[in-house]
Amino acid sequence: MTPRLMADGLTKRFSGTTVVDNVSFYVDPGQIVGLTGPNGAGKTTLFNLLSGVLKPDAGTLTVNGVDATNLPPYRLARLGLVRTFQLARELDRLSVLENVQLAARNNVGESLTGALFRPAATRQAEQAITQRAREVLSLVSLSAHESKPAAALSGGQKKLLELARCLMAEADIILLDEIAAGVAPHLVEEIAVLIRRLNREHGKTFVIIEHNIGFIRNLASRVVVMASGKVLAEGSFDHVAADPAVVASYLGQAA
Ligand SMILES: Nc1ncnc2c1ncn2[C@@H]1O[C@H](COP(=O)(O)OP(=O)(O)OP(=O)(O)O)[C@@H](O)[C@H]1O
Repeated sequence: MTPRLMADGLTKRFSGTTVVDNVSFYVDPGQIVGLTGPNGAGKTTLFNLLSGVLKPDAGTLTVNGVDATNLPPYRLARLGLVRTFQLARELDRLSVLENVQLAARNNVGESLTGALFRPAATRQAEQAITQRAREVLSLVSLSAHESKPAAALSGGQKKLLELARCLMAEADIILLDEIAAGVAPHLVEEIAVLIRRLNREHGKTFVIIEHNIGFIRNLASRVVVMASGKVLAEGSFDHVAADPAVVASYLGQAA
């Protein structure tokens, strides 16, 4: 089975300090992998490497069997990998529906040539995009909000909108950066149910950075724990939670 994602020896340095240090791990199709670790462990930097936001100083990245090292985010998206961002970046003044439409992989409306020379075909393609966007909004329970400006959504609903945009981009591997952070508890539960459903019924693979340990325990089939830029432990939640090195790294943070 070809892993959805494979990191081999990924390394990133900032001004001489190694922040991600020779990190290797894989994600199989259909897995939900939790990435956790104390503050400053290098999780966000690793996500930036996995999603093409940053280029590694060493190491390789393979997505769906294709060498994806040094590819920019839009090329990774074509290979099926997209990420959400810790801070919602959707275009606040656009409607919820428009935000999702814009995330379509082949947004023909953006192609001037298409719009000028093939207006009928373009209209048809745009209708298909709108229909798909409405299906995706229904999946994430935001249909009732489709005409609202994105700015009017609550923090938790914005996270659902980000997820909707990943689905619209036809991603099969979705990197979620602290999707439960700052979200009301009932919506955290709704997001967890949705992730599990997308995983089981739609075959989506997830990598989730999360400080909320309950969320990780609830969802992840495998957990990767980072500390000081390295992978400290990996395995089932119970396996890593019982690892003395993991316990010590969290205690070190609390001290
Ligand atoms: N652009 C940068 N330039 C210099 N240092 C950076 C940069 N980005 C991150 N760092 C440093 O790298 C280390 C790891 O940061 P990173 O944000 O990846 O950790 P994290 O595990 O995501 O932490 P948190 O859980 O607090 O979000 C930190 O010491 C941080 O200060």
